[in-house]
Amino acid sequence: MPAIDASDLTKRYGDTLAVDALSLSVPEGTVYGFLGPNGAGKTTTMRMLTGLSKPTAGTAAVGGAPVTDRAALRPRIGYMPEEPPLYDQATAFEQLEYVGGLRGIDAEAVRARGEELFEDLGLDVGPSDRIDDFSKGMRQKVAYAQTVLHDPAVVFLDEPTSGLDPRAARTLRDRIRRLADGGTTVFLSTHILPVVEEAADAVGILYEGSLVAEGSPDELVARAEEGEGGTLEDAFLDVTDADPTESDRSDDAENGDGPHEESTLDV
Ligand SMILES: Nc1ncnc2c1ncn2[C@@H]1O[C@H](COP(=O)(O)OP(=O)(O)OP(=O)(O)O)[C@@H](O)[C@H]1O
Repeated sequence: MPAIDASDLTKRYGDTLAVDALSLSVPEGTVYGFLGPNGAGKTTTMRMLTGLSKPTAGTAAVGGAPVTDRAALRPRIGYMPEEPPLYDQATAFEQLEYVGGLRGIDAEAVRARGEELFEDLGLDVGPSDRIDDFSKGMRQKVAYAQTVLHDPAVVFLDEPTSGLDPRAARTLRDRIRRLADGGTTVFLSTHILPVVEEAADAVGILYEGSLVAEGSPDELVARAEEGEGGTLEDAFLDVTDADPTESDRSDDAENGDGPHEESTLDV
C-alpha cells in the first residue's frame, strides 16, 4: 500500500481550479519532491493531503487513513507549513511540550525526544531563550522538531529550507534523507531544485494544478538532456514554461502558453 495514494484530487476556489484531478502514488520510506512555480497548487495539495482543506472532488489516503478522517490521519502525519506556527514567547522546549501535550505525549518523553532532536539538528539554545529571539534557521529547526516529534509515518514539508543559509539547509536535507532511510515517507514541496535533486527518490512537477512530469531526478535530467539542457532545472523549465529562480511568476503562468495535456512526461 502506498504511503500517499491520491486519485483525481481536485480543489476549486470559485472560478480558480487550484488542483486539477491530481493522482499520486508515493511508496513508503521514500522522499517525493513536489516542484512547481508559484501558484501551481503545491500548498493546496498539501493542505488536502493533511486533512486541512476538503477536496472539491477525488479521494486520497495517507498512511492508510482517508484524508477526510482527520482523527485517524492526525497521528500518522506531520506537517510543516511554509510559515510554521510557533509561539514567540515560548522557549524551544515549551513549544515542543505544547505540541506534545496536544498529541498526548507525556512531558518526560517530549523532553527526551526534544533533546535528541535539538542535538541532532545542532540547535544550541539556552533553557530560557525565547523563540522570539531565534534566527530563521533556529525557528525552522524548532518547527521541524515539532513536526516529527510523534514519529509520524508520513511527513509533509512545505519549503522547509527557504531562508536557510547553506549549512542549515544541508543539515535539514540530511535529516530528510535519514528520515526516509528510517522508513518515514517525506513529501517535500519546494522551488529549490538542488534540494530535491539531492534528497528525492521521485519528483513530480505541478503546473497550473496538474502533474506535468514525474520520475526520478535522474530520469528527468536524462529527459532534459534530450532537449537543450541537462539539469533538473532544464526539465522544470521545459514542462512549466517558468523560471524557478524568479520568485513570482503566477501571473505569467496564468497568461503564458501552458503545457499541453500530452506534455506529461511519464519517464
Ligand atoms: N484560500 C484560497 N482562496 C482562493 N484561492 C486560493 C486559495 N488558496 C490558494 N488559492 C489559489 O490557488 C492557486 C494555487 O495556490 P497554492 O498556494 O496552492 O500554490 P503554490 O504552488 O503553493 O504556490 P507558492 O509556490 O507560491 O506557495 C493559486 O491560484 C492561488 O491563488
